[in-house]
Amino acid sequence: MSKLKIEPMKHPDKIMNYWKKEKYVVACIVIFGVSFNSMIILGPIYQGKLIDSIAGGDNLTSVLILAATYVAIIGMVQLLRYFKRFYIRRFANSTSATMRLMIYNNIMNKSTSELDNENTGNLMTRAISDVDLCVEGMRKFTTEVFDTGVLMIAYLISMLTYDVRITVLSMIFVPVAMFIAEKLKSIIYKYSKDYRTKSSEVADITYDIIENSMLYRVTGMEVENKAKYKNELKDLQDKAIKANILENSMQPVYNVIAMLGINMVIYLGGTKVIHGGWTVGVFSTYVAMFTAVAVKASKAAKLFNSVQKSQVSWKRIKPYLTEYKTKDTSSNMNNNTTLTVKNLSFSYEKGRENIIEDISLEARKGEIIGVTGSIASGKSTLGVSLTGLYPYLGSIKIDGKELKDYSEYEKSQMISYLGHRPQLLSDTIYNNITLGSVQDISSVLEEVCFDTDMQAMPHGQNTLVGNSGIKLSGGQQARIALARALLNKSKIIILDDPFSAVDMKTEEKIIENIKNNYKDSLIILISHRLAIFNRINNIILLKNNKTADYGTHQELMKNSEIYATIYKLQCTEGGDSDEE
Ligand SMILES: Nc1ncnc2c1ncn2[C@@H]1O[C@H](COP(=O)(O)OP(=O)(O)OP(=O)(O)O)[C@@H](O)[C@H]1O
Repeated sequence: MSKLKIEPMKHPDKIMNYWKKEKYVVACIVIFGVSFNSMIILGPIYQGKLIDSIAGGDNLTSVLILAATYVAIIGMVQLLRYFKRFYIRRFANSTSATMRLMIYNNIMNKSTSELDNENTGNLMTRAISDVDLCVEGMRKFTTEVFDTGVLMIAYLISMLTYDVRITVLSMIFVPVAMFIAEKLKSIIYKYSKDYRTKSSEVADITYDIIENSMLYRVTGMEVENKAKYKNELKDLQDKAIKANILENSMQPVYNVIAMLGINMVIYLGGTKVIHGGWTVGVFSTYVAMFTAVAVKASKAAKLFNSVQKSQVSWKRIKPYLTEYKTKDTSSNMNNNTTLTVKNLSFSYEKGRENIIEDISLEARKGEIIGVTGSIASGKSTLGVSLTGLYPYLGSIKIDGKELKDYSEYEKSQMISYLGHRPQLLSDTIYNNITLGSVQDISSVLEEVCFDTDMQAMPHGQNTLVGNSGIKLSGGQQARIALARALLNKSKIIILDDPFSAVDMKTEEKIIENIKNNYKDSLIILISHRLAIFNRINNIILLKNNKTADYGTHQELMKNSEIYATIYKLQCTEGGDSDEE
């Protein structure tokens, strides 16, 4: 048996392509679906023959032969059914995996600003439960094309060969059930849509509660939030009931309507038996066939409604089903890192006021450039803009080439970024630093002064850090995140406030280690704390009026009143001056 195909596909936004993609599996479904549903009519036919044979007093051998044929037919039909079901499941599993692959690829290739506007709950609901619902609809549809369509045709043809008049009269109620189902579809569509939207909202609230549970608890907001959450769940429950009630409660109604024709069958068929037109066996065959068709017809009516429901999910996931993108992993980089920033201006959203304006600087490998300034002056924003993840105005050139002209892959290879929140995974220390690559981390752990912490950990690098690093101290979390940013010795390493949770002595040691071991990298160090700024190459001081002072520590001490004041406040007056 070949393995399940999980590979990218062309035009994933066209639903027919999922059947085309699985053409061999679909061919098997057709073969087994048609043969199963054609052979199934032999069951009631042989059942009638058996009744007639017993009632007619045939000899034991003929009865036994008929009985054995009947059992063999039932066995064969079940075997065909098994294969039909197997291939339909296979189609569903493969479709579900392919859709998820395509959605995942779409999300991974979204730009940072697009991702900023996404909402986690909505994304997860679409990528998981909407895919499930949509594939379930496709599976049911594929199944019922055969189990309802082919089977009804096979039965109807047989019934017509028995008696045209009885068949036409008894079947008159079937289209009524179908008509009602058709009329209900727009209501079901609307309720399903409301339910799916609410489901996304509740998923988002759930993420928020999980992520911020501690915060809500310590601020006494837990009870209030619980009550709000309960209301949201109640609303979700109401919408779920509305979305499902019509679809499911209508099934018995469709059943009754479709079965109304049984009266015709009993009356007209019974009369035919009395007048010798039909044997009891034929009558029994006909009743069995009529019942099967009526039940199938009422299920077909329900099927319209569930396909309608899955169309809501299809429409929700369709925008995420875009062509598969592969990252260009070729890169052409040298070792002579230069960074030239000219008149850089930046805002997170197009058309909004710039957060930083007209920044210019030049730096090269082996240098450490400090970025400081007052609260909300744009220090982190400058760090983010240098990653090239967002559009910017002005120019950022690395080795003479504009940053926006590098591929995503090249940017990821050139630039390493540590944001001001450690962002640890619920995994081991090793995996948090390597993020999946296989590398020796002992030297980077020494560089961030984590080797002594490690000695107290019986599981060493395999120590689990807990959810978001909760089992580590703040300073330990900060140094693990710093080790991750340093590990690959990227050309440009941007560190946003890496030492806020680290004591000054450790900070000094780490800076010395970085100076000695990262001579091929250019470090951008964003910090509020200026204690070690006298040991680095150049400094940008961002001011709230969006202007910036730029120069060495000595130059800024001389020319920038604000810098000199902050430095003296933090270092000199605190008696910790070690100015060179
Ligand atoms: N993702 C974002 N989207 C929109 N605006 C943002 C975003 N991040 C920051 N800002 C805005 O940019 C301005 C500068 O913020 P930024 O975090 O760069 O300052 P900062 O100097 O690093 O501040 P702090 O010293 O408090 O860390 C703030 O007014 C903030 O509201």
